[in-house]
Amino acid sequence: MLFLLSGPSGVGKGTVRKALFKKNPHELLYSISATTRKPRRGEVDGRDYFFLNKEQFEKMINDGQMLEYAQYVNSYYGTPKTWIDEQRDQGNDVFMEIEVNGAMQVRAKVPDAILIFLLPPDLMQLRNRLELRGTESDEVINQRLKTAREEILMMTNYDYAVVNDKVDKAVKKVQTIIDAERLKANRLANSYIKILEG
Ligand SMILES: Nc1nc2c(ncn2[C@@H]2O[C@H](COP(=O)(O)OP(=O)(O)O)[C@@H](O)[C@H]2O)c(=O)[nH]1
Ligand SMILES: Nc1ncnc2c1ncn2[C@@H]1O[C@H](COP(=O)(O)OP(=O)(O)O)[C@@H](O)[C@H]1O
Repeated sequence: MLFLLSGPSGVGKGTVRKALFKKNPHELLYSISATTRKPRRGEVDGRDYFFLNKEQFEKMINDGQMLEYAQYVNSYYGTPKTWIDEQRDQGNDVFMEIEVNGAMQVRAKVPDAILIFLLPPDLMQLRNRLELRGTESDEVINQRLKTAREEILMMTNYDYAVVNDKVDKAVKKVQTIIDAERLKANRLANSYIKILEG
């Protein structure tokens, strides 16, 4: 199965994803994205992102190696396709964390993906979180908040929406969605087997 978490910048996608993986370290495989953005302090190539230059990224696009990609505030972000295909072929469940335009490409290309939208309690708190994190300039924060309004309008294309009020609560809700979807998929698979067996 393919689970996808998306939502506006600063809503807490990274925080929720990390907490989810800490709780369930072996359950899901995290899809590491490629980006042309410069690494932030503490970020490691191949763990947080594959940090590429523009030429390398564009070559991957042209070679059809991206499941999806988007330009977001002057950088490219994309999901390498081969790894995802390999994992899904082996029956592993994959978890992606990406922005909204990429999520819509996944929606079109992988119809059975489960899309979860993470919402801020309100836009003021979104600004506060971006300011507190302190990794972006005021100009970039303003750009990201403008993008956030447009992104929230895309929520109707998702399967689930989760408000990130308290991290623990949001993680529990995401976990419940994953558990329920897995149960459903297993039940469907079992019914198919019964039909096939007559
Ligand atoms: N389309 C797409 N977006 C991605 C991918 N990886 C990360 N993003 C998104 O790009 C946006 C910017 O990411 P980043 O610069 O790490 O900032 P942060 O998520 O706000 O910490 C976020 O909304 C990410 O979820 C990807 O592979 N594809
Ligand atoms: N539920 C929450 N309540 C308060 N602050 C939060 C919450 N979730 C995340 N944050 C903080 O908000 C900032 C942005 O979170 P981050 O996970 O980097 O967002 P994103 O990956 O969506 O851009 C970080 O400083 C993080 O610690």
